[in-house]
Amino acid sequence: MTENPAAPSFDPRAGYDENGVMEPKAYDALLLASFGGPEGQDDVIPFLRNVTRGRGIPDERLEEVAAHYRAHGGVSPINDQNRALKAALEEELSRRNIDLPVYWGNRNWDPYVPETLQQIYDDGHRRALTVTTSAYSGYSSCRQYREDLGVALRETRLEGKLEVDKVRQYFDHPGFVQSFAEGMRDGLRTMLERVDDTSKIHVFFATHSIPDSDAAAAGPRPLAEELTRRTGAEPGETNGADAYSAQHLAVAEILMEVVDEAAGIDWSLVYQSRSGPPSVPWLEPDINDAMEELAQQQDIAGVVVVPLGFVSDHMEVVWDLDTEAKETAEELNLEFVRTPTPGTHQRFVAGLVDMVAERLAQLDERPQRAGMSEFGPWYDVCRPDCCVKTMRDGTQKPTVAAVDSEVGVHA
Ligand SMILES: CC1=C(CCC(=O)O)c2cc3nc(cc4[nH]c(cc5[nH]c(cc1n2)c(C)c5CCC(=O)O)c(CCC(=O)O)c4C)C(CCC(=O)O)=C3C
Ligand SMILES: [Fe+2]
Repeated sequence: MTENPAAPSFDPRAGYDENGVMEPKAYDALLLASFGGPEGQDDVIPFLRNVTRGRGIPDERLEEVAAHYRAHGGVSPINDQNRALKAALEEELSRRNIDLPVYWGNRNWDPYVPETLQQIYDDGHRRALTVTTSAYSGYSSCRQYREDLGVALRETRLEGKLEVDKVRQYFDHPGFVQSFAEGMRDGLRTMLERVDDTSKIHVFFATHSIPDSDAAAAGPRPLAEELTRRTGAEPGETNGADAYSAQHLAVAEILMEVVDEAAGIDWSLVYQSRSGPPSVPWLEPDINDAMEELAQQQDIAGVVVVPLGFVSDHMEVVWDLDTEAKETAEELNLEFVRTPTPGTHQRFVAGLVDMVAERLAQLDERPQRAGMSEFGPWYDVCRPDCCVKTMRDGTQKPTVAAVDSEVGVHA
C-alpha cells in the first residue's frame, strides 16, 4: 500500500483509522525487539560494526566505545535484561490467561530479528505483534526498528506471508511513567537525607542525544511544524521544538508533578552518549557540561539523575551515567543519586501487556488506550514519513507498522 504523504488517504481495509489506531487483530505471536549487545570480548568489535553498519563511524570511535564494554568483560548487560523482560512478559501474559508465545530478536546481535521472524513463521504463526525496548519517537528509537523488521521480511522472503505490526511508542503510558515515579521517590528521599535544602538539589532527566536532524524529523510532520511554531523556535532549533525532546519534556513535567518529594526542586532535560563527528550538531546540553555549568552558577549540593530515555540499565546507563556522570559529580563535590530504569518493574511489564491486550481481537475485554501527556496515546500505525531518514545512497528502507509501509501487511 502506498500513500501520498502530502494528502494521506485512509483505506478502511487497512484496519486503522485516521488517528492511527489499529483495530484489534488475532495476533498469534509477540516479538520482543531490542538493540542487542556483546556477550564476550570477542563479540565487541563485530557488534560495534553491526551497530555502525554503513554509517562511516571511525575506528577510533569504535575503540573508544569498545573500552566501555571491555571494562565489563566484553559483556553488555542488555541481553540478560531482555531475557528477564521476556520472562516477565510471559509471566504477566499467563497470569492474565493470554495465550501468546513470546519471541526475542535484536537489531545488532544474536538472536537477530530475521532469524526470529523465520522461527515465528516456522512455528506456524502468521501475525506477530512487536514490542520494542524503546519508548520515544525518533529514527533510532522507532523507525529503525520498523525498517529492520521490513528489511528482515524481505531478506527472509516472508513478505506477504507473515504480518508484522508494532505496539505504539509508550513514553507517556502510565506503566512506564509510574515505574520512573517510584524510583524517583526513593532517589529523592535518599538525596533529601544527604542534602536537607531543596534549593540545593537539582533533578536531571537524562536521555540519549541524537542528531538535531533526527530530532527535527521525529514524529508526524504536522506535529513537528506545530511544535516549532508553538515554541517560536528558528527552523532546525530543537529542545521542545521537535517531537523527541517535547515528549521527554512532557514526561519529565508529569513526573515532577506526581512525585511529592520533588516539590520545590529545579529540574532540566539533559543528553548523553553523543557520537558522530563534532561538525554534526546533536541535542545538547550534555549531562556533564550541564552539571559543571550548574555548579558554577548556583550553590548546589546534590544531583538526582533520572534516566528517562532508557528502558533498562544497559551500557549507556552503567557507563555514561553511573561511571562518567558520577565522576563529574564527585569532581564538583556534588552528591549523586541515579534512579532506576523500568527494567522488569511490575507496573512497566503490566503496562506493556496492557498495550498488547488492547490490540488482541481474541480477548473479550481490552484495556483502554492510555497516555498521560498531550501527545498520547501515540499512533499504533506511524504517520507518513514519521521519523524519516534517507540513506546515504538516497534510498529509503521498507518499514512495517506505518501508513506508508509496503511490507508486514496483508498476510
Ligand atoms: C535513541 C537511541 C537509543 C534508545 C532507543 C533504542 O533502544 O534504540 C539507543 C540505544 C542504544 N544504543 C546502544 C549502543 C550504541 N549506540 C550507538 C550509536 C548511536 N545510538 C543512537 C541513538 C540511540 N541509541 C545514535 C543516534 C547513535 C549514532 C550512530 C548511529 O547513527 O547509529 C553505538 C555506536 C557507537 C557510538 O557511536 O557510540 C552503540 C554501541 C545500546 C546498547 C547498549 C548496551 O550494549 O548495553 C542501546 C540500547
Ligand atoms: Fe516513528
